[in-house]
Amino acid sequence: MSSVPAIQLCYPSWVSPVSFTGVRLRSHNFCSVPGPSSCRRKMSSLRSSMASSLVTEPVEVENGVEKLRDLCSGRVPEHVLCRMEEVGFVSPTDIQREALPVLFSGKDCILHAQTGSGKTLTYLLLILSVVNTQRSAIQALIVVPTRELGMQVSKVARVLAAKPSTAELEQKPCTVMALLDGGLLSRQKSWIKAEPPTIVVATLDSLCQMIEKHILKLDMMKVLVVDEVDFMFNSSKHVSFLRKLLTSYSSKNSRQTIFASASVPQHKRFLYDCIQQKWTKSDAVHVHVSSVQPLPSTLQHKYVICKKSERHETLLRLLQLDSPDSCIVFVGEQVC
Ligand SMILES: Nc1ncnc2c1ncn2[C@@H]1O[C@H](COP(=O)(O)OP(=O)(O)OP(=O)(O)O)[C@@H](O)[C@H]1O
Repeated sequence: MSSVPAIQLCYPSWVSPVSFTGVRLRSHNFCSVPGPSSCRRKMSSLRSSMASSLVTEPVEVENGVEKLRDLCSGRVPEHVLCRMEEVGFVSPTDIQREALPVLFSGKDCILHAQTGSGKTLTYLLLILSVVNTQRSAIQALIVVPTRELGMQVSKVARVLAAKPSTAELEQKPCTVMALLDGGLLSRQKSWIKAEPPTIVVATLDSLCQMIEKHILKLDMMKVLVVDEVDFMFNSSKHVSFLRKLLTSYSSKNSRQTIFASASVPQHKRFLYDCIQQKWTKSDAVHVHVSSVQPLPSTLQHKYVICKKSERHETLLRLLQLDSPDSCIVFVGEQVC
């Protein structure tokens, strides 16, 4: 039995030719930051390597821009650019260089680049370029698969969006609400009722609760980001809520839609379906940056057979035994 990419489970099996913007293949020197989600990140890069056969045909794009500030100039408020540079984001990563002009042009986009390549900053810069903090409404929604990722994204968003010390007193700050699993959500409910935040970072379950109880309204939403989109399409429950989010709770015409992922199995079909299902506008583009760095010679592949119920535990045990970058592990009930 061969493995089936997660997204394939939810899509028809045909593929139709679609036009998309490819980008040049380049190497870069960003690594994933170790943290509580390192296991998820490891699986993400594992999927990425499994999807290597899906690399987009590169299209040369001539671009002389060197600084992130230059890419964002005239779009992102000056205080955000200053904060961005203060925290050390000066030169763009490859995905930022390729995707930001596309995003600033207003196009819907599939951001496809490896873990740690800077996708989060890419979509946050777009969001900070379009929100109007004088308006009390949710203007951007970032949907994440896990609490940990949600916490990381909210933290970066808050750092970048912080009100400058020189701001006028009456100038409203850009507020970022984390709506993540594991909390009681009562504080967030009161917050939304009092004054809706500008940006919401949410896991699907918490978001679902808030939308279905009519606490959270998305009628003023300008940007919708679905991060780690391949994980999101893993469960039928999530798929059904995502479909509603993309087509019933908001409309593709009134928002800019971004799907981000380190791995997009069958990306041409995914892009085609995004357009067909009206999740994105018809001129949505797939921006793919792929590292050309060869796999390290020390990298090992291991196959471990264990009971389905013990997969998680076995994987964690193996990851502890091996140094994080030296091993790709396939764990399953059978190896065919
Ligand atoms: N232009 C930049 N200059 C310096 N550091 C950057 C830049 N862009 C992102 N980073 C840093 O690189 C690291 C990885 O970035 P980020 O989390 O945005 O990657 P990602 O592609 O979203 O990863 P994932 O797929 O795991 O969500 C972070 O520590 C971030 O602060």
